[in-house]
Amino acid sequence: SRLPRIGSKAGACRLGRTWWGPQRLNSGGRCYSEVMASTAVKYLSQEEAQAVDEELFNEYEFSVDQLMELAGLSCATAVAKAYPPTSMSRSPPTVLVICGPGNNGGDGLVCARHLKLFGYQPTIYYPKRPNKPLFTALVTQCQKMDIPFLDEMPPEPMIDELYDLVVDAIFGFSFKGDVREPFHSILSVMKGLTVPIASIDIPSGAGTQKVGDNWGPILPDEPQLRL
Ligand SMILES: NC(=O)C1=CN([C@@H]2O[C@H](COP(=O)(O)OP(=O)(O)OC[C@H]3O[C@@H](n4cnc5c(N)ncnc54)[C@H](OP(=O)(O)O)[C@@H]3O)[C@@H](O)[C@H]2O)[C@@H](O)CC1
Repeated sequence: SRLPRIGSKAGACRLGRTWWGPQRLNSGGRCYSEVMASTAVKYLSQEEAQAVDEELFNEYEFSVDQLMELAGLSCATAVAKAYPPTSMSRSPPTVLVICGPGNNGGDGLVCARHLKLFGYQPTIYYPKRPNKPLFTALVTQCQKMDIPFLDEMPPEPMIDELYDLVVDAIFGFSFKGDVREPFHSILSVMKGLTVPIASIDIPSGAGTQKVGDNWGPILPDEPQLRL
């Protein structure tokens, strides 16, 4: 069930002159959703994505919680559009959400919560949890919604058998260097999966400086959905 690639950053529209601006997207000043409707999709580099973040924090005074909630909700919405529950073999469809140690992992926790509300059955694997109130609260919220947390990464055949979809929320734009454990082993397992993988922001392990043409070192060559 290979779908066409979808590249998006939380489905947002242009907020100001420099946010998703015409020079970056060559969009002629159109809203991002209009750009998405055309074939010309441009990916942001690591530096561009970080600059957008800075601008949202400093100029627009968003908080991390706000942005993370929007990011996670947008990702769940995109998953529901690309893989509607009615199109999946199981009911409810099962989703394994694999979360990393940073904000990308936080997006994954929020995404899992909304996927459950959208009629999916998410399960979370969250091996390295930051001891910060933001993340402990997100874990609590998932637990209160009866979303199970796995103690260990299931082997590849088990994931293919038990889950309809995997959400990759391991690394975002702060990934750098060689992948360290436990994530190296996790990404190695993911590389062999046949179920679709929806990556939040970028496929984890991909070189962020070469976004768009360097997706393949860890994950399958053609991740089906990028958010
Ligand atoms: N900014 C915001 O507030 C918002 C951002 N948003 C989202 O957050 C994402 C950016 O988040 P982020 O900056 O926390 O970084 P992220 O990519 O999740 O990972 C950092 C962690 O990875 C680790 N790590 C790095 N390299 C590694 C390696 N080679 N091997 C192993 N570990 C490695 C690193 O560990 P450390 O180097 O610190 O030991 C650190 O723990 C962004 O892409 C978007 O999805 C939304 O939530 C909206 C609000």
